Amino acid sequence: MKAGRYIVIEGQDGTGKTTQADLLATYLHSRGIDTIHIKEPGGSPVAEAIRGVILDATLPRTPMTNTLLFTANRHELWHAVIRPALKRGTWVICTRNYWSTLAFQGYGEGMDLSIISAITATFTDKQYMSPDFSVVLAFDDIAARQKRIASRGKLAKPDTFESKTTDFQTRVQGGYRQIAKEFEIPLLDASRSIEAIHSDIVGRLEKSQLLASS
Ligand SMILES: Nc1ncnc2c1ncn2[C@@H]1O[C@H](COP(=O)(O)OP(=O)(O)O)[C@@H](O)[C@H]1O
Ligand SMILES: Cc1cn([C@H]2C[C@H](O)[C@@H](COP(=O)(O)OP(=O)(O)O)O2)c(=O)[nH]c1=O
Repeated sequence: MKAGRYIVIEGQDGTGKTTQADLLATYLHSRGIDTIHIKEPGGSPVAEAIRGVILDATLPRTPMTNTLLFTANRHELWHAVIRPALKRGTWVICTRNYWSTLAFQGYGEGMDLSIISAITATFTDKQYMSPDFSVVLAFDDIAARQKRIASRGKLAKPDTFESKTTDFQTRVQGGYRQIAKEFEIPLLDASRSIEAIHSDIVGRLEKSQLLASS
């Protein structure tokens, strides 16, 4: 049995990650590939419970606590859900990876990037840290992202990260650009139509030869 492939779609809130992951899952299904779509943070009962704590902006905490909560979530998700799926031949599309912690807790909240990488390496593994295929979705300007978020409607509760200042969002946005460069992840323009971005992702996936070897 051939192992599944681990695909990551990254980017700030509202860049269209969920939309693209769903479309890509449908595309892979149409090619006869068993695929699941998972969201970080979340994806298992305990990971969903941790997600509830993380997103509750009424609970103040340090950037290190955030890093540890995301890492606990990730450890659980990787060992209990993603790795077993890959082993049984299922492809996994995950919206977010530890690059989100580098962007939000590192560039956004000021945590040391090397500490984030070291903690992640300890509680996941090399395969988690280097997905088979990944893209970062990004807007050129912060206002475009805010408009997209507003189009989703009001959140029931203030969200820890979405409700942060424009300065914070600008740092995270710059962080994603740095991360894309450093890890050689394609940076895709999120302001295009849903269909254009989907075709771009499928085109890159086809070029990567992952589909040919499936
Ligand atoms: N390329 C696009 N153009 C216009 N609207 C989009 C596009 N991609 C997603 N949307 C819409 O923007 C909102 C946020 O998209 P979503 O996929 O949930 O983003 P994310 O998962 O990155 O937070 C949703 O209402 C979605 O329908
Ligand atoms: C995975 C991860 C997410 N986050 C943030 C990004 C989001 O604002 C929030 C996750 O919320 P969620 O609603 O799941 O994200 P999205 O809006 O992309 O659907 O947590 C971090 O700060 N660090 C991390 O490591």
